[in-house]
Amino acid sequence: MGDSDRVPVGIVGASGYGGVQLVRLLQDHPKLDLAYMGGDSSAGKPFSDLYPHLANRTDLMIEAIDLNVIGDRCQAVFLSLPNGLACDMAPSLLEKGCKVLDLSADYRFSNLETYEAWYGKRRTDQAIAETAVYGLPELYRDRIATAQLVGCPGCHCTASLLALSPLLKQGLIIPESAVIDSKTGTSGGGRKAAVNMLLAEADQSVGAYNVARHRHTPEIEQICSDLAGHEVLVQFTPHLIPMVRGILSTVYATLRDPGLVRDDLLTIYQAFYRSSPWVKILPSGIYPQTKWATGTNLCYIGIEVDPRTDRVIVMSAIDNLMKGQASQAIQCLNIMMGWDETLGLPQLGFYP
Ligand SMILES: NC(=O)C1=CN([C@@H]2O[C@H](COP(=O)(O)OP(=O)(O)OC[C@H]3O[C@@H](n4cnc5c(N)ncnc54)[C@H](OP(=O)(O)O)[C@@H]3O)[C@@H](O)[C@H]2O)C=CC1
Ligand SMILES: CC(=O)N[C@@H](CCC(=O)OP(=O)(O)O)C(=O)O
Repeated sequence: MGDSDRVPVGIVGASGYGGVQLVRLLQDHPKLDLAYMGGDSSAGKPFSDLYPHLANRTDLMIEAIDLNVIGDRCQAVFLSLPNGLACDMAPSLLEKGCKVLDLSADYRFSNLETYEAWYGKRRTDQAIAETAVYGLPELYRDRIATAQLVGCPGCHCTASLLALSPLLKQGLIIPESAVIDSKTGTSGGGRKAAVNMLLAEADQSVGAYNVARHRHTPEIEQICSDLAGHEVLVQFTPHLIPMVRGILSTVYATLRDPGLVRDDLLTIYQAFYRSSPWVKILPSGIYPQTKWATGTNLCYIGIEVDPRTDRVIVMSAIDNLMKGQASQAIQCLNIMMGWDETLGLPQLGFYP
């Protein structure tokens, strides 16, 4: 395929951590062409000033955000911005015929009252928001295929939901018993300066944050409720750990049938994800590590049952910037374009 046959795409928020993943991934994608980069404080700078290691692959400038320019130049656009900005841009971009993939929380909620309550921004785009599809391909592949607007999931949500989904969908657990303990690296906080992300603060230390009030809780609950067929509340506690990339979500839940053993669940998970090339169910007794997923779009899942407590324990590892953010967005765009969902995405990480 020649360059002119490639689909031109844009990134708004190219200077951030999500943006730089997208730039790298697009260099290796056989059918997508990076045609526009937009930003705020970075506008007017060459991208290579911010990321000199990519100077040999792109000489594009970051431009001031102009929705008309994006509409003229791009067939699809990734919005990789802080929460509350995409909802002011997406309606115009959709009107101009762009496919929109939002990496923030703006289009993840089917009920905007939930969004307003947790994100504190009044929304006036209910009709547009209703057309958005939640960008977790393993659950909503068919709907993503026909979507114009995709609300890509948060990183903790991706790892947690991939761990929980088979249990809820098959009615194997008491839904309200689900407890999610999730650990993230510091890149989850983005490239902006923040005291708690300083090496001196985050290194050699582990702590929970936003306990009982993290905004990923209602997002996880929305999808769990959809899977269970009734309203479900979960307990979600994130922890910041001293590493750069990665999420490990450990999910605990009470089994409805205490007779189920680990191998039964492994069979159920393998069947559930048999058409999902990015989810790898690990063999009996093997538990995932974040390093295995680093730099890839993969999610590794390990499963255990504790017959003493009748609980199942599911461990799910992803790269927060990849399956948790940028590469998952490209996986969604592949599906929206009718291409193989693995197209152009890295399957092998660096190890160690
Ligand atoms: N980091 C992660 O692990 C994950 C993040 N997300 C979500 O993805 C989105 C992007 O995150 P991330 O890449 O980490 O964030 P960063 O903080 O690294 O980057 C934010 C980007 O937004 C731009 N920006 C900031 N303010 C404005 C503004 N007022 N107008 C226009 N552009 C603005 C910045 O541009 P400039 O530099 O030009 O000012 C920058 O490019 C967020 O919504 C985040 O919650 C989702 C999943 C995982
Ligand atoms: C370390 C850290 O702060 N991580 C972020 C995760 C960011 C993320 O997944 O994305 P969204 O903000 O788009 O939901 C957090 O817990 O809020």
